Amino acid sequence: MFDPAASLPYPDGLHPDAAPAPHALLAPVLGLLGTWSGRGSGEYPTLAEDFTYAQEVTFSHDGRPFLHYEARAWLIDADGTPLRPSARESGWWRLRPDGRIEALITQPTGIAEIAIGHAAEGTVDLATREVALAPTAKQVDATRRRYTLTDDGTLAFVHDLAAVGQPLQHHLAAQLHRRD
Ligand code: HEM
Repeated sequence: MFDPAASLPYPDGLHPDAAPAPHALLAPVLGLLGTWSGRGSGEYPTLAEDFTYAQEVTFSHDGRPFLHYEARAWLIDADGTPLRPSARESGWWRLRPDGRIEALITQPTGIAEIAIGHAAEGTVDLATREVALAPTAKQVDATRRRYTLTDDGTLAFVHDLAAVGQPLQHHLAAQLHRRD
């Protein structure tokens, strides 16, 4: 008898050339598949200090027209020594025809985002359409994210944030490199 707990019949794919075959609608985001890691820096006018962080990001798929997205970050000091865990988030990027994306992203800080955007020519732009907040979450009104794949295999990420009474402005920038 088939025991779903003993064997995973449909493991996620992390590479465009490996099984399962990516759905045709994933074509504009195939370059993102896999695990990325690197460093970034961040700031916000409400924070006393800028910060530096390391991050790991994974995009995978199971043959259907959406990506599973998972990201975790930890603060580091000037030498790269880990200081403490920082932001984590995971979600689903639903690919629609013409490279349109509907992303659902949740964070343990009580924030859930629905972002919409577009993927084309190695760039993904996402902007929040709705933000839902748990009762004790910080006020977040909007985010804007841009992922850019460069020819040398770097994934650049920038993140703007409108939160805690501040207008939309820069919060994060990171450079990630393919790990696998
Ligand atoms: C790599 C990802 C991220 C990192 C490393 C990061 C890092 C930080 C740090 C270090 C702080 C200062 C508070 C603290 O020490 O924890 C902070 C504050 C904050 N971040 Fe981020 N963040 C990330 C992603 C995000 C995202 C995706 C959002 C929202 C969707 C967000 C929203 C906020 C808010 C609302 C604050 C509080 C500002 C305040 O209360 O003054 N962050 N972040």
